[in-house]
Amino acid sequence: MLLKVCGATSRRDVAVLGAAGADLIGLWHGVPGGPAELSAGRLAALAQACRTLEVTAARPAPEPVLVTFLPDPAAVLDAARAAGVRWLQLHGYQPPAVVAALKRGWPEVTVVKVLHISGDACAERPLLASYERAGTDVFLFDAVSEAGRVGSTGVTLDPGVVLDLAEATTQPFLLAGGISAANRPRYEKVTAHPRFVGVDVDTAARDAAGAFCADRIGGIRRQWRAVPEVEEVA
Ligand SMILES: O=C(O)c1ccccc1NCC(=O)[C@H](O)[C@H](O)COP(=O)(O)O
Repeated sequence: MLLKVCGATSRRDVAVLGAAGADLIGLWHGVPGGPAELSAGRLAALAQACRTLEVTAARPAPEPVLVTFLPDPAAVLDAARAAGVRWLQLHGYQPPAVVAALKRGWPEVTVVKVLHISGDACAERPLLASYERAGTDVFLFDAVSEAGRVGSTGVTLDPGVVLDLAEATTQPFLLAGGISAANRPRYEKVTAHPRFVGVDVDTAARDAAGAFCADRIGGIRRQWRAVPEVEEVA
């Protein structure tokens, strides 16, 4: 199970997230007005900080993920290549053609396409097969707030809606939307899905002041990585 934590803006953030057990660290570039937006130079510096972080022998250094709203595949690839980032998370409403152009331009990248879910409706539902044909490697199911806000909403998804969407796709998926240590039991069936690969967190990874909190992240990691108890059959 992968743990992705989103929105690092400093070397300290990267160090806290790495030590707390994040496998993937989200770095924003091309999120206009976003509080965690990074210039191309900062993106490259923090991506390097992820890769060179000293973690335990049992765990590889966290993988940086470029999280972006950019609609221009050439701009995404330029930023990713310059920073040496091989995971690209398309968090906006970029169409399947953008995924296809990214895979054509750099076939080795892992493209994560966010699917925006509001209530029981997924905005990209009519395009799922197109996104898969275009080369999407992983879907990320995330909540849109009632006001239409996208990203870090802290709003949770209905597990039934998640499972229904999982069945409408064939690729691995990450779950986001208000994920915390406490709500893991609610998603028992989701975690048992054969294509569930992990969770993506922002709000619950932070303390009251908005700083990343190692204890909270460690708690999320422990709860979501735990293997559920299996009832013994007599
Ligand atoms: O974090 C944001 O505000 C954000 C803004 C624009 C694009 C993406 C953004 N976040 C991306 C993430 O991957 C978050 O981790 C994900 O939305 C889950 O957030 P939360 O519900 O707060 O755990």
